[in-house]
Amino acid sequence: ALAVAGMVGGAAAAPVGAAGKGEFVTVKQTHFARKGQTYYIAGANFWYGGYLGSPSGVGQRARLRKELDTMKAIGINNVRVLAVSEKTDMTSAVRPATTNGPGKYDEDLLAGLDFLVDELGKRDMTVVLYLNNFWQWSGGMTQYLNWFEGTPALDPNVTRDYDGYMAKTARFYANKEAQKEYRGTIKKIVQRVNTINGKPYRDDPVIMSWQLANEPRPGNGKASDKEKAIYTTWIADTAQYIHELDKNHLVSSGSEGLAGSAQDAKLFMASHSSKHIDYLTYHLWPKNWGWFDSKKPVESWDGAIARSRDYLNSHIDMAKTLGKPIVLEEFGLDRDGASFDIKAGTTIRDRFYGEIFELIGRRAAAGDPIAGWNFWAWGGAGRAANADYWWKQGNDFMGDPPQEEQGLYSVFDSDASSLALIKDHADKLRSLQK
Ligand SMILES: O=C1NC[C@H](CO)[C@@H](O)[C@@H]1O
Repeated sequence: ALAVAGMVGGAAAAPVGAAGKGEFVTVKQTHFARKGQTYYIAGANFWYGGYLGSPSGVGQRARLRKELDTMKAIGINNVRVLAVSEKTDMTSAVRPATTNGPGKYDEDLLAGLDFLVDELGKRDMTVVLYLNNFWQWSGGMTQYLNWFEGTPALDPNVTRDYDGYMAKTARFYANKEAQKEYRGTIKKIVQRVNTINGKPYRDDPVIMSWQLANEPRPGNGKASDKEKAIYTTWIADTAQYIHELDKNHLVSSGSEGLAGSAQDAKLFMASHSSKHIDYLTYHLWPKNWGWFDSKKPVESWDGAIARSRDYLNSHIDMAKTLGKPIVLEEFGLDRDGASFDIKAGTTIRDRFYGEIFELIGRRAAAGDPIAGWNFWAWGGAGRAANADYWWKQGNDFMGDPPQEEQGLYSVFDSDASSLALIKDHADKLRSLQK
């Protein structure tokens, strides 16, 4: 109707508020395309971007504008952001939360997302929004089970039982009531109208893609065939559901790759072959996965970088086989001496970032199905508030969510060598766009 109403002298005007189709990020064979060019992501993880955009409480809109300006200035063109959190009793989760119980939403935090999306649009940046979390730091899937199974949401930082946490959290996928509520939340966000600029999210090309969750896993490392089958079906069905709600945007899973697929390449390929999954994602965590010992950097570096290169190359090769673009949407390493102190050096982390950027840049230049990277994570002007580096409600937000020490993996605005490295490689990726 809008299109017809826009007819002026026979020339159809685009409906008010709707972007030209070419502005959306799309997939052309094995690359992203945007505005008639190949589009590479030189991105940052910025999980708390919506929180900073809130009009009250935790909102810090002036800081948000400054963070986006700083990122833009070093060539960052995309941010990966948590779209929704769930209120939970788990200690190491962010507070406040977007949903305070099934169907109960904090409109101020949702308005924060609106503000972020609008500010990104002013800077020609794009955003990946993830709609759930396999981990506890935003409530996530295990909080849904607390609501609908009635089981306690047990914080693995407290129980130290990560295997038990992962096996239990994966019950989310087959829990019908949890899936109904999750789809209700997806619908609410995907069909939201931005309260700042009046644009329906579905019509806003600032959003690059909807992501099922942060790091969804089929269970723990011993996931059964049944759990793997449930996981594979959940990815395809949920991705299809999102596409039914929104014809314009891409959909991805948020998977870590093999590390998030019980090290089962067949599972990673099968769970991402669905036509409803538009591009692949993988994450690289040498310290978390025990490849790198930051207290023994010299002894562990060679093994860690060799395994990292292998992880990168094998996932790019799997993307070739699947014929889909792939984004390394998380990678990180801690500061020198395994310190959380912002005054500690970043020599080793810079070397690691450089190795990642070089391999990805080289293979992207060779035409491999690479769509870019997002480092984990933007700390910017955030500063740790407590001597023990743990986050408490009211403290600054930074790249490290509440379940990790504040300063572990964050890249701060004072980390000049890291910012210079990021800028250099963002520029190199952009030079490939044609
Ligand atoms: O998604 C994630 N991947 C790794 C990050 C650093 O450990 C972690 O903070 C986050 O849960």
